[in-house]
Amino acid sequence: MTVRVKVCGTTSIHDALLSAGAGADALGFIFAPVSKRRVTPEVAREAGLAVGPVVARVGVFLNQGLDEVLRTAEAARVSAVQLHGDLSSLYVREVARYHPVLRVLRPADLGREDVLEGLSLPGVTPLLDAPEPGSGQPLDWAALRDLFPAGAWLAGGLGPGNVAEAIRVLRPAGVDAVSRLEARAGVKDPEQVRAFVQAARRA
Ligand SMILES: O=C(O)c1ccccc1N[C@@H]1O[C@H](COP(=O)(O)O)[C@@H](O)[C@H]1O
Repeated sequence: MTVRVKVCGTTSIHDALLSAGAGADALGFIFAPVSKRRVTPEVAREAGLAVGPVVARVGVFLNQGLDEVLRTAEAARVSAVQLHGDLSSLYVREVARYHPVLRVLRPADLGREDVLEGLSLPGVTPLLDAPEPGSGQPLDWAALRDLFPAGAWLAGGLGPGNVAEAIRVLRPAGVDAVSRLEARAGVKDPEQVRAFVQAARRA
């Protein structure tokens, strides 16, 4: 199966074109106020238009109100929404009525039946990430092998040097990264972005 590649933390049209040109399947736009990679819905919308019809655009949110998520996703014209934080299944279900959802799990969530049941909704895909999103901390893939949900995506400290090994161990449907692809917070390093996409494609 082809692994989908998402390059997150896009803050400019320039970097959107860079990631799309490198072959990324999806670009992430972070709307969480706490993020040093926060982008406005207007810039995200323009960047999404610039990359054309094929590349997915994912709006990333952390513990934000439902109205804010739906309004921002609409204003930015994203094609999917990524939800981090302590959120009820009712909340996730409501967002999934309007947008495909990447629902972020932490390693501690993986053994929990209640959490996993809340994910079995049409249009909701699990994404396993480190406890602190955007921190560049890789997970212990070998320890998670038996718990990793089929069809889930993987994030957490991925970069050109380790993404092939992560794919080999967990066989995720998609991989997602930000910290290790940057020259500085919110600005992509072109070489790292190209090397990340290539390494994931070759894995
Ligand atoms: O990166 C951030 O600032 C951020 C803030 C709030 C929610 C999510 C955030 N980033 C997400 O973190 C993962 C992976 O990050 P990293 O590669 O380990 O640095 C990715 O899903 C981003 O969307």
